[in-house]
Amino acid sequence: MKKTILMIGLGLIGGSLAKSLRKSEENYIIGYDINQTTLTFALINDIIDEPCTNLEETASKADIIILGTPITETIQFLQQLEHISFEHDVIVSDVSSVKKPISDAASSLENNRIQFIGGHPMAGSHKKGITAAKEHLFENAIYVLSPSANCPDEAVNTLENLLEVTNSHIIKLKANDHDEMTGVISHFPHLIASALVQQAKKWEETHAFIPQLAAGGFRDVTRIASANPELWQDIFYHNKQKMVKMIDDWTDEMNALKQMLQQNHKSELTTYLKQAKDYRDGLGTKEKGAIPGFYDLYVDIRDQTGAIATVANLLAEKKISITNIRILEIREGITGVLRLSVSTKDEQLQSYQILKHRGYDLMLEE
Ligand SMILES: NC(=O)C1=CN([C@@H]2O[C@H](COP(=O)(O)OP(=O)(O)OC[C@H]3O[C@@H](n4cnc5c(N)ncnc54)[C@H](O)[C@@H]3O)[C@@H](O)[C@H]2O)C=CC1
Ligand SMILES: O=C(O)C(=O)Cc1ccc(O)cc1
Repeated sequence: MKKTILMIGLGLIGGSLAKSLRKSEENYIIGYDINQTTLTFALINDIIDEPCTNLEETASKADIIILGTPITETIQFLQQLEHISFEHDVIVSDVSSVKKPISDAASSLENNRIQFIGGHPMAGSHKKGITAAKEHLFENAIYVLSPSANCPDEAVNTLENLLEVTNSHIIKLKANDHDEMTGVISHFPHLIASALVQQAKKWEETHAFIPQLAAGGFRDVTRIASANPELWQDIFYHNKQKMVKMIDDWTDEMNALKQMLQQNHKSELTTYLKQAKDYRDGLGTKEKGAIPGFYDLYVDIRDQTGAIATVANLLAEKKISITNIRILEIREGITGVLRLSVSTKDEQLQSYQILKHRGYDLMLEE
């Protein structure tokens, strides 16, 4: 029998999840969004089976409800669900980047039809809205589930089975642990990236060439600062205690670095940098990461015209698809480097051999 899934919020994440879940014949997706244009887009593009016109009525009949809304709205929806007379038990999940406030809101619910399992698919993009939604967004990504204390195992199994079609890797974490870890590896780095960009902007007032000089390193480390500001404000707000603690830790870290510099502790600084490098390089065991696996190759190219197409075609002929491509530091007529990402170690080695055989100078990231 088909499962009726009510997807509330059909933006980048809700829309991507709806697209992915719709691949299974067993799912019937009813979509709801405050934005009528989004809802129409979802219907016209076959992202949902049906738009929801009466939220309470549809929710009361649904087998699974997934909240794909911003965190603040997700908490409000949970409170709203409390008052619905459900016809049978219903699994309720969400996709919010912060889990503790959601888990707190869910555990204060007294409607015993609700089986709450917090969710966080850890993949995204700098874009927002349904037009940026992708069916394969969660492929190979970590998908965190955080079941509430009284949630039956059977409900967790049902949700896990439902999510199989996303090809993500499910891990279970307690809400607070999730927020601490994502605080360290996702939320806080975002705050720092935005602060670095703000610093460059201030310096530009007195140093006009800053934008031209902002090359590879600065762009790599600040890429995430180009993401959706409303989303990130919401994330910081709901994880603010942990953010404040991390800002304090960071201030201590910066002060320690400042002292090393002021007191010319060169070897101490080298050790510090080496430890950071070793830890960063160790993160290279991609299977462990929350970010989908990628394996890089660096190819020297002499002339931009046609060079990228030639390299891409050579790999395409062997059915190797490039998941990411970036030109590092190329200027007209000057040697540059093409960074190609593929998604498996095998493809990386195969690409290396194909291009080496064609005489390209290249290096592969271990
Ligand atoms: N953007 C990202 O990279 C990731 C975001 N998330 C989480 O996903 C959730 C949604 O984020 P995005 O999809 O990026 O945002 P989005 O802005 O692309 O989508 C949000 C959707 O919710 C709808 N919405 C807002 N208020 C509503 C309401 N009261 N009733 C019904 N619909 C409403 C909007 O119209 C929009 O379609 C957030 O909780 C976020 O923390 C999780 C993983 C990655
Ligand atoms: O682009 C990146 O590196 C991201 O950090 C994407 C992302 C954004 C928000 C999340 O809750 C999970 C993943």
